[in-house]
Amino acid sequence: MKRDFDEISDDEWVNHSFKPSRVLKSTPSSKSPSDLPSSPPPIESFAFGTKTQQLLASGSSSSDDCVIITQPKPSIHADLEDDDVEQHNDRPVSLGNRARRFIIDDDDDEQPAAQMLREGNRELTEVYDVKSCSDDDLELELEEDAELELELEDDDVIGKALQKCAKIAAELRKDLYGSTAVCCDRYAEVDSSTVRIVTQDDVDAACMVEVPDFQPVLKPYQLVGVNFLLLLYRRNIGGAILADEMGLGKTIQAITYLMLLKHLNDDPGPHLIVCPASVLENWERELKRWCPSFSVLQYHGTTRSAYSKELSSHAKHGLPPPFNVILACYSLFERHSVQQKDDRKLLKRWRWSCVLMDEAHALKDKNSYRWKNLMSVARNANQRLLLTGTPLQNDLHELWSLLEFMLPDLFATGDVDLKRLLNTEDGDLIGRMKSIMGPFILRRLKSDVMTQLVPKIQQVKYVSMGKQQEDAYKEAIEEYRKFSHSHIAKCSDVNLTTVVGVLPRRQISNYFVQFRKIANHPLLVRRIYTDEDVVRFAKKLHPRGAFGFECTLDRVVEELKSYNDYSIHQLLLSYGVSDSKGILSEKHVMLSAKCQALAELLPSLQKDGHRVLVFSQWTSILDILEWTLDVIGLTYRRLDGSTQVTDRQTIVDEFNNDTSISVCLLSTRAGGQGLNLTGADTVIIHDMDFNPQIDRQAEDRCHRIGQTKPVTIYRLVTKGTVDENVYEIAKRKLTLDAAVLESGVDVEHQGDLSEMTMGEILSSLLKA
Ligand SMILES: Nc1ncnc2c1ncn2[C@@H]1O[C@H](COP(=O)(O)OP(=O)(O)OP(=O)(O)O)[C@@H](O)[C@H]1O
Repeated sequence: MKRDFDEISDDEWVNHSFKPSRVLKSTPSSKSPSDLPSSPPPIESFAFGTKTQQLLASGSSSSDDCVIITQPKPSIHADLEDDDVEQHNDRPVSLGNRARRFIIDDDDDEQPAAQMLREGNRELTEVYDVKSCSDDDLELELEEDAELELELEDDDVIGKALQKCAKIAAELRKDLYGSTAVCCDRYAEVDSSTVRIVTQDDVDAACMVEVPDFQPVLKPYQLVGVNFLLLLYRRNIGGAILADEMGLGKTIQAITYLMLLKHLNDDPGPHLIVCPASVLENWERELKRWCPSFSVLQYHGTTRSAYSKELSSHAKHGLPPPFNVILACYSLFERHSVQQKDDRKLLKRWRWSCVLMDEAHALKDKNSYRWKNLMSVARNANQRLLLTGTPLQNDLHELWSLLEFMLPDLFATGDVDLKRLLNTEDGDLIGRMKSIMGPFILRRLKSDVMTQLVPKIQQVKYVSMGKQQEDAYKEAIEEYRKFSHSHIAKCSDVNLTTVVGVLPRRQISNYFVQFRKIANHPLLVRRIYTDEDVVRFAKKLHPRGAFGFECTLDRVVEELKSYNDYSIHQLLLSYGVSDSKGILSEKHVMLSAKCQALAELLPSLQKDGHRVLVFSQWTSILDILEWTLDVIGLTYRRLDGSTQVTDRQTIVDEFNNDTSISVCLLSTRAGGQGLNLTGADTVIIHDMDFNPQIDRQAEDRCHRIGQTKPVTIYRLVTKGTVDENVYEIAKRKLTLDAAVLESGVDVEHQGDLSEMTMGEILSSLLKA
């Protein structure tokens, strides 16, 4: 039965003062705000602000915030091809028409989106003067022209998506402000709209929480998020991205939304929630807390096969699913084992109401098995809801993969080479992407909505290598320099200043990893143990079956030679091998500048009552860090990819609740996503990732709701090594993210942070 919705009272609005979200901003216009036509406030901001802010929004910022996709000027003599676009004057421009070389009128009064479309393609509209060309020139130009046509066809993919988005955005706006509300000055105009806003009372009624001492109260911006999702649901829009910054409560908003679907729309599911293994337990816990009436089934690990038969027979007999929500991991969609295929077959038997992907940046590659397999299950769902705090990880084509997953009909691009098409240096394109995403993506930043959130202080700690580490680094450079020079010398026709294109990509990557290893810890290469030592150790390890009893001695020697000093040390330790050279000592663990820095920093942090998360990308580094912590004498826990899924939440709870545990060691991949580790107030990124979003995710494990202390982030960078290059690259990528998803950053003025590829970095290192 449908229930009447209550609207939020004016008083309630007045009490909430938020800055509007920054995601829906269009590219900065050269026009002054007063020149801009009055337009409705942004879709998500219908629930924001006081009256003064509302008026301000309508007068100035709102048009910036809104998804405004308007008609081309009449001077754009373009034929529209897409049937989806209404055949009247305010139809959006089709990019494909540029191929017909119509000259575009430059008019300042155009709305930003149309202007963006035009400027982004201006270079494609030049008319060639065929008469003045020689035959050769002509041939060349015709070839270029053909290429141009091809490009335009590709580009049209984006143009078409933009057209369709324009239509949807217009409908959503109509929904929000009523059909007559062209100029919406006040949020009170929502009164005349067809939208009903869900309030905290609805949440109370829907949740029926049973846990004592717990009240499911949504923060006002979370209520806005839930209303945004409900709006898209009611408009039958098959997808949405909730992209709030990490730790703002996307999980809670999504759960409340599902609950409200049942309560208000009589839609009990079934829903499929897919998430990384680390947060499976957390989802189950939050669902139980916020939504006790839901029947939730965790479809993972050993319980999976037990449920599988029962569910299959249920589905075969056409019975309604015996659950509201199934929780599964991404890994279920990654492999091709018989069991996984059966699992996916089973999941395809139901018509899902909502397929929800947590940490949905996992779907950034539309060519991956994961994307395709999950799509085959999610395709027929009423809605695909993506939750991610970092929708843009590297490049725009990755973002497009998310959009295509969300709404495959709208954003399908077939075989078009998106990598080529979506060039991150193209400021106009970034503007267009913002317009495209507008209606479907909601992103709020902590700085916008949580004035009371504790500050996050960023510190880069440059550390200097000691003699042994520096020697190891120099030796490695010298060795690779010789190797690459001899390689380059064999190729007479190449530019001697670069290894790019001369050395195989894999080789370049290996070199780079090797330098990074030494910059992190010199024990990660073999330098202490000589070849003679290795042969001696092999003779002792071989009879003990260290590599299996079938393995020959030669094979053991060969294998050991590829080991680094630390791995050999561990092997000697675990097999109790005594030798004149023997195992390494505590002084060896302090050979790295970063470990030395930690040995100073961690005890002093502990003394001041701070608790620390230390992240590394490599488990071998985590091993060494464990050793370092033993040497320093600090209590710690560790969580990485090899930690049993069932143990992960226990480790998180132990760390959060037991203040005698000073440090939690985490791998950036397994521990960086979704976990709530607010027991810590300090994060140390031991080794940065090229992709800064991975590190950001790690930082936000403790900078989130529930954190009461200021959070400090330390990034360790070893001076004079490739660490510094990685840091520069990461900084540059963050500016792209800010340009697309947030406001206030102009990518065109970030040229000083030039991107260097691994090959270019190595080339500069290898120069004599
Ligand atoms: N309205 C609320 N009331 C109480 N606790 C809340 C509320 N919203 C969020 N929280 C708590 O804040 C923490 C962060 O929320 P959540 O994990 O949903 O954030 P998230 O945006 O999904 O983060 P991430 O992107 O890192 O996964 C959780 O411990 C959650 O229980």
